[in-house]
Amino acid sequence: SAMSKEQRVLQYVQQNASRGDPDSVLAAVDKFGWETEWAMNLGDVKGAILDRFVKETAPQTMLELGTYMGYSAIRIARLLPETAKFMTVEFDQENAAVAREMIEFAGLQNRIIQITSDTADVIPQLKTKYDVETLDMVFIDHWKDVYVRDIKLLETNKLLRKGTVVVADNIIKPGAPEYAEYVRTCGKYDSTFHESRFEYSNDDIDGLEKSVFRG
Ligand SMILES: O=c1[nH]cnc2c(O)cc(-c3ccc(F)cc3)c(Cl)c12
Ligand SMILES: [Mg+2]
Repeated sequence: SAMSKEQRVLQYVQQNASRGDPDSVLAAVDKFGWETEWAMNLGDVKGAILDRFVKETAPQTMLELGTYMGYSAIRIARLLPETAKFMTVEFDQENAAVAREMIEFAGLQNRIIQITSDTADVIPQLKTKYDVETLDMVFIDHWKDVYVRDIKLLETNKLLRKGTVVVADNIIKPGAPEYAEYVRTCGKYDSTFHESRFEYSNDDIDGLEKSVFRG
């Protein structure tokens, strides 16, 4: 059967990037996104902002909600030490399969724990099944309608500590208004909005919300 868009991106990466070179993988995905087919990767513009947050935070324990094709997982993992524990969760089996191959091509499979499941099932298991005490950093980029459900799950499962940095994509497009309202007004976070551009777009606005748990 014909290839999916995600498989076409993976093929382009395999034919145009260098195996074991994460930056060349990111560059290939972004070139494809700008020049050939739009896809909902974090992208180069918002990606540079996330890079800065990851470098500033230097997390030893990191969780991503929403792997998609693995672009932001590669983006994050390339900045982490070998000793870091980084888990990424994807619900869609086909996307998870593409991500696994993309991450392997980038040579980062030893630095990323890929979980194919519903985040609502995984979050309550992180302490027991994945040996997590608390998270230093979280990147939320799965589905806007479950952002609030999942950050509340992180709270009730005692996975956040004073200073945990929670970053969320798509605050403007498609928009996560309930999430923005929650983190900015619940009193548990110091939250800042970082305006940027929607992925592979010169015109559309989007941005990342960075919320530091007060503990
Ligand atoms: O579902 C998403 N998960 C994680 N990131 C996403 C993203 O970065 C963008 C979009 C999106 C927005 C507007 C549009 F017209 C088409 C797609 C989605 Cl829908 C997601
Ligand atoms: Mg996104």
